[in-house]
Amino acid sequence: MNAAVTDIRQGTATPAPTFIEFQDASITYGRGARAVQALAPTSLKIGEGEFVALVGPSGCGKSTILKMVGELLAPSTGHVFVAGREIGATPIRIGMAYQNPTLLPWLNIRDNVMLPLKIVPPFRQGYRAKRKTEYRDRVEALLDQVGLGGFGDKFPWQLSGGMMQRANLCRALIHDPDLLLLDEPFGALDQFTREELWAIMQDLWLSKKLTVLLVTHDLKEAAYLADRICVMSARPGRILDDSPVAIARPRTIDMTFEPDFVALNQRLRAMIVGARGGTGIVSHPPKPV
Ligand SMILES: Nc1ncnc2c1ncn2[C@@H]1O[C@H](COP(=O)(O)OP(=O)(O)OP(=O)(O)O)[C@@H](O)[C@H]1O
Repeated sequence: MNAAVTDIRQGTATPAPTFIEFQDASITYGRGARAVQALAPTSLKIGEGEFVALVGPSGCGKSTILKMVGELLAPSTGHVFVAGREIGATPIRIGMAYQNPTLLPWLNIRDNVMLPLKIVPPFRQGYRAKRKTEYRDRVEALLDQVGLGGFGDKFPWQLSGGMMQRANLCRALIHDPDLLLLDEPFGALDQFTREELWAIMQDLWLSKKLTVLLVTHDLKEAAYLADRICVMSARPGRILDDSPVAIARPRTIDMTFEPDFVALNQRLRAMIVGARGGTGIVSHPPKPV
């Protein structure tokens, strides 16, 4: 199971071993007359340490793919392998972050971020002994890395939306997951905060080199963050296009205004407009006089 994945962080062409593989995997929700095929048989390989974005029309099955990789859903047909094992076998460590940060309101930020260390093996075995020393230092270091140093004692309601989402990313990463699943994690933030979070996310990924699967509607976000972008068709979702993002890292907001980046966005947009069956032209009703 070796994918020829180019590591563009170093500008080298090192083949990365396959980390996620879909072999004709499909999902049908419900049964009989109520059956809905959400995902057509889909094959996809993602290399270890790659950052891949999934984009496509609403309802095409992007979140469904994340749920399959996260072992929340088994394929109706076909197979899904993560870290060389068919899902359902020995679990790997997974971090997840969704649009809603879901921080627990009665815990401060430090304890929210520490939560996976209390739950996930092997960390949970040492939790009582290490929570005030090693684990606390670990949380503080990660909070520092995302610009939340000194905020560990605050409660979620004392933080802005962008700060909560930073804390949410820390919680998703504190247990050194092998895989990070992101479902529109920055979707609810204003444009400027979102752009700050892209830079933080990129730094985290460059320092940790973990495999990331990102679902997003924001094509600029996909192109800023990902090594590869998979464009999906309308339901039942299929992968229409799977292309590398040949833009050097670290990426910056200024780079998003350069011709290569703009051309990539236009190409993705045209594909998604086509996948939705539209022309992309929005006709506005006349303004009332
Ligand atoms: N539990 C379920 N039961 C029945 N149908 C479902 C279920 N979950 C999702 N679906 C349907 O499967 C399709 C794919 O859903 P999914 O959430 O994966 O799409 P998506 O691409 O992530 O959508 P969006 O971009 O709007 O978040 C949709 O038509 C959805 O209504």
